[in-house]
Amino acid sequence: MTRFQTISIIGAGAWGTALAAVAARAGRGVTLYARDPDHAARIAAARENPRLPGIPLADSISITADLAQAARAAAVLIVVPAQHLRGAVMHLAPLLPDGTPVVACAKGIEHGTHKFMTEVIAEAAPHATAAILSGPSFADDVARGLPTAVTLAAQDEALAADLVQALGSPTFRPYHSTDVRGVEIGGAAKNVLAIAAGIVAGRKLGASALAALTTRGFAELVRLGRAFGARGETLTGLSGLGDLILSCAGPQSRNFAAGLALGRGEPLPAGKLAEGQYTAPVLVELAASRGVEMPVAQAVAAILAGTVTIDAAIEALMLRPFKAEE
Ligand SMILES: NC(=O)C1=CN([C@@H]2O[C@H](COP(=O)(O)OP(=O)(O)OC[C@H]3O[C@@H](n4cnc5c(N)ncnc54)[C@H](OP(=O)(O)O)[C@@H]3O)[C@@H](O)[C@H]2O)C=CC1
Ligand SMILES: O=C(CO)COP(=O)(O)O
Repeated sequence: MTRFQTISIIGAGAWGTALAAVAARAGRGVTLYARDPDHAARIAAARENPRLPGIPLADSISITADLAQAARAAAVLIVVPAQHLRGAVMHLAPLLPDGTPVVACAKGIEHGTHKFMTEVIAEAAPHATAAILSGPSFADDVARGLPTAVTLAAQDEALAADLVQALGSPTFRPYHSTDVRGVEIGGAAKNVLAIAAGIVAGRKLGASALAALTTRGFAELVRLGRAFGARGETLTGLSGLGDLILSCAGPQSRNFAAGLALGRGEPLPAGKLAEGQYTAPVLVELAASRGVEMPVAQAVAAILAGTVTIDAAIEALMLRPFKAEE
């Protein structure tokens, strides 16, 4: 039994649609909010979202373009891209009853402010209770009911545990945590590192290079996490190492696919959200502000900015001063 019998999802994209399926499978009453009424009408008519084709929507999922209706749910999953989060929460805030859990499901860091997702929620809706959901979870896999595990973190452990009860099912296994920052750092950093992995694959540098890149990228993720007080079990857990393994493994990750195109000298895949492109410069600034070295993330940011070629970046990484492994 859960105290969150109704769940709304703000953001009818690929991940929002997948999480609507998750909540429906868990037995919840589900409202999926699309900001564009035409988009909402198309989904309602077809009982399928073109953003996640081939996934029929469960009957228990109602589609709406009425934000007030979505705001009445017992808990809200906000599933918009990281750089859109503040705007989305600002629209939601006046409609939201005090104390409503608002679970950020985006992976990123806000440009300009360097704020993490739950910080953005806390600023845009101070009367809400912020939480974060993150982990190795491709929307298509999750929506198809393939076994998936993620981490759901909130400062209040009982809240995190109750939200896990509300969403868990035989195919979706959330673990609860109170390490909010650690979960947020894993999700944000893995997207940038996945671009690097894609570049290595696009340059056909081989499986050994990909393993080295993923491992040294994980070392950077850990350094940054520790600088923000993240717990070891979080960084080596689903939202850290787990999501890094998934996103550095192949082009089902849009961030990996972006890196693959970069490595091949091709245009970036059109219409595909690669959060790492937006996170890279912010991650580098954030790391620098804490005196944390993230050479792989720096290389990705420089390549994306066009200030260094891929070959020069790879050589520079290989010829950094030799040091003890950490
Ligand atoms: N796709 C995946 O496999 C996974 C994605 N994620 C994360 O989830 C987040 C979203 O990704 P994803 O769903 O794939 O992206 P999509 O581009 O598929 O969907 C984003 C959705 O957000 C909506 N949106 C944007 N701004 C607002 C707003 N202000 N109010 C309401 N809705 C808004 C868009 O609406 P519109 O259509 O009108 O533009 C769109 O439907 C990202 O941070 C991603 O890292 C996490 C795990 C898995
Ligand atoms: O976050 C995700 C998997 O956990 C989705 O990865 P991409 O955003 O790289 O597609």
